[in-house]
Amino acid sequence: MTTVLKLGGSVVTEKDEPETVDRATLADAADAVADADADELVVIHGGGSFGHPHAAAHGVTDTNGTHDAAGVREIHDAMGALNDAVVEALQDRGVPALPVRPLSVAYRDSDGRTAFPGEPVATMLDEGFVPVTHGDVVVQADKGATILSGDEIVTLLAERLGADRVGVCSTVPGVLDGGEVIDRITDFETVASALGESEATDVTGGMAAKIRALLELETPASVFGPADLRTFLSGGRPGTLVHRER
Ligand SMILES: Nc1ncnc2c1ncn2[C@@H]1O[C@H](COP(=O)(O)OP(=O)(O)OP(=O)(O)O)[C@@H](O)[C@H]1O
Ligand SMILES: C=C(C)CCOP(=O)(O)O
Repeated sequence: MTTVLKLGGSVVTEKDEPETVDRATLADAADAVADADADELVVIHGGGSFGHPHAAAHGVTDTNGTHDAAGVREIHDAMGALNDAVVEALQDRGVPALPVRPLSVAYRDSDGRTAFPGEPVATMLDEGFVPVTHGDVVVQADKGATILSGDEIVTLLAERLGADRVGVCSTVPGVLDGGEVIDRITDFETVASALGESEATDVTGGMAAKIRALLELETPASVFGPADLRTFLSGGRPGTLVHRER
């Protein structure tokens, strides 16, 4: 059983404080992962107050690129610091977590199609490790470097690994419509008017972009809040289930 889990950047960081880890929430999430003792687990985390402010300062988004190497390094280093905190929190609890840094392995063609090799991650899983990767800045043909969101990595790796379960843990208890959690989303158009951007600095499009990405997947994906992480990891389906009708 392979599980792909995204911990939102807004969950593991204080989104309004630059480069600040939300230690309490990260500790709770790491405890939940350690207690779940999942068979094969890939963890992906977002940018929160680490990646997004640096990307915004350099005018880099998932479509706007930069050739400024110092800027690319700044974004990547900030994400490295957050990745370190996540890997450390997991290792401290006995989870055999290892970092996977997208800038070194992923790239985009000039049409924005992303290649993210699955072999390093698959081999880590085979060897009993828990790969921990993250949204990052990656090179793109004709554009220099652009932002690859953790949400897109969720879909790429879930497909590549044939994931059985996909979960996206954000700050909200699910996708909301008028304050109520939507049970199930099967197409974008029906919920488009309810979907907005993130309240915090976010160069990759908030909830709308997340749902678009998850609807591409064969595997149903759950969107839920931190309080439901244990439920998801123990086989439940909290929050909103996103699955395109085929
Ligand atoms: N209909 C909606 N339902 C729920 N959240 C919504 C909705 N529309 C907009 N949002 C916003 O989307 C945010 C979640 O997207 P965001 O990209 O910030 O999450 P994340 O993945 O946790 O963070 P990061 O992108 O840093 O990894 C919510 O906190 C909320 O502000
Ligand atoms: C801003 C950067 C570098 C990462 C974006 O990843 P996301 O928070 O998953 O959208």
